[in-house]
Amino acid sequence: MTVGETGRGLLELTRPVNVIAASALTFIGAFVAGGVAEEPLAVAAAVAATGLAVGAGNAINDYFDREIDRINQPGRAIPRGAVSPRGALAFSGLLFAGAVALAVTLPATAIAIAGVNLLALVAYTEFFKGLPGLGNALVAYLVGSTFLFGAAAVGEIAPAVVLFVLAAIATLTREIIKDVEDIEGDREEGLNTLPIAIGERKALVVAAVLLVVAVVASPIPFLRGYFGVAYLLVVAPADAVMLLAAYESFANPTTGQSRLKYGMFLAALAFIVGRAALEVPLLV
Ligand SMILES: CC(C)=CCC/C(C)=C/CC/C(C)=C/CC/C(C)=C/COC[C@H](O)COP(=O)(O)O
Ligand SMILES: CC(C)=CCC/C(C)=C/CC/C(C)=C/CC/C(C)=C/COP(=O)(O)OP(=O)(O)O
Ligand SMILES: [Mg+2]
Repeated sequence: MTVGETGRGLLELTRPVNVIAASALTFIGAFVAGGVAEEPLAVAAAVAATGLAVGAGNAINDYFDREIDRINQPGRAIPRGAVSPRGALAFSGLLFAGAVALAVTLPATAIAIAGVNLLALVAYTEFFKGLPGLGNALVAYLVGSTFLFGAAAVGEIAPAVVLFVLAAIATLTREIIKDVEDIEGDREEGLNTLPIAIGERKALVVAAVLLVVAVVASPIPFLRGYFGVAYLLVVAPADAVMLLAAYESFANPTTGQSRLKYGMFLAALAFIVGRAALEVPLLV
């Protein structure tokens, strides 16, 4: 392996798109809490800590999953030999250390969220992933908690709670669909994921019902006065994309989970637009 191939492998381990997305969610949490202008340094520390934690969490997941990924994801950095398992573990440790160093500069509630999340990221693959629904719920909590973390970094956490719930439910739906996608390798590894425990179709029905609940609940931030009307204009197409994706996953879970992620990105954009609309009423 050349240095370039190893460097590319290390970057891949972090899942850069998810790093950027989760950091953006933390920023949105701070923005919705109204603290970006008042506390720019705390916001920057929380955003960077999230990026490092997600990179570390993904890298340690690929380390623990190195055998299973020979079946499920043979092109990933460890199975294809670009990064050694020990290298991935050390890299993850370095990123975790960076996340901790930044998180300890924040208020106590944010430190508590970071502490729980860092433990959850380390424990996920070995202790939760193989338990039906529980591993999915843990990842759902982690993704939703980015909004709470961003808000806690600047003080007021209440407006972020409903965003936490919506993002967690949408993520739970997607994680269940991803388990349907991965059923072959997971079975060989002896995991007991939700589709293995109750069957693929039933798992997809559970995923779809959960998403419908989140979509029905999606106007709540507007109804509670956290967002302006512009939120509804952006969240409506996001809801439509997500519902269509859940439907598609019955025919093709890979397409379904990937489209669901685009719908979730659009919903996250709706949160920004919705809050900005409160500050600039001309935006609707
Ligand atoms: C109904 C409604 C309005 C829902 C809100 C949905 C929302 C705003 C969700 C936010 C979630 C989001 C945009 C997450 C993006 C990326 C992220 C951190 C994903 C976590 O991924 C874990 C996963 O297991 C890794 O999989 P993959 O993406 O396939 O690499
Ligand atoms: C705010 C702070 C401090 C942390 C945020 C932590 C967040 C948002 C984590 C997001 C979820 C995440 C990246 C979890 C890491 C582990 C994981 C589920 C990786 C997914 O790897 P795959 O190999 O695609 O899927 P499975 O291993 O679950 O099959
Ligand atoms: Mg994995």
